[in-house]
Amino acid sequence: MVRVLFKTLEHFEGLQLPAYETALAAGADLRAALPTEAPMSLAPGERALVPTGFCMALPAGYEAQIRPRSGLAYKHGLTCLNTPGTIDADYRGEVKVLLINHGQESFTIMRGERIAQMVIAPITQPEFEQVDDLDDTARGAGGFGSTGVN
Ligand SMILES: O=c1ccn([C@H]2C[C@H](O)[C@@H](COP(=O)(O)OP(=O)(O)OP(=O)(O)O)O2)c(=O)[nH]1
Repeated sequence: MVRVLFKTLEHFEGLQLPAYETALAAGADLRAALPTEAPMSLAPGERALVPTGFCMALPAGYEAQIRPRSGLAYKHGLTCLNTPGTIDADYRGEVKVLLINHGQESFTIMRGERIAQMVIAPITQPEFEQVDDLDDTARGAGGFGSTGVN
């Protein structure tokens, strides 16, 4: 069992830790730890770092990916600018969500609103080695639509 540790901050008070909404969900929803009296309004094209109110410790060999919620993206054009955001296993600062409003109207984020989702995934840190030649393959240098676009 992979264990992720959370340390909550003062402004997290009363909010829910990241949670999986269904039994097999890949992402645990993250909530905005904004002051109740100061919701955050994002104008079209505007971006902001939204606090989650917690810090975390992932086990070595894991990362957390911060991804948009498709419902917010579809209905309001609200997405993560740096998707997927990367949380390193050695990061101990507050986890923040970089949101951008790609919609045509302002969007207001309220305290406790589910703004993004977090996927915990294994990573590898391979050994990098420089060589003079790489092996031949059928694809070779073909890319960017070399097999056709339909
Ligand atoms: O959406 C994000 C992305 C990153 N981070 C935090 C955790 C991560 O471990 C740290 C650094 O992120 P990243 O490596 O993407 O940032 P960088 O621009 O390369 O900066 P740094 O020089 O701090 O690594 O910032 C977040 O809280 N939310």
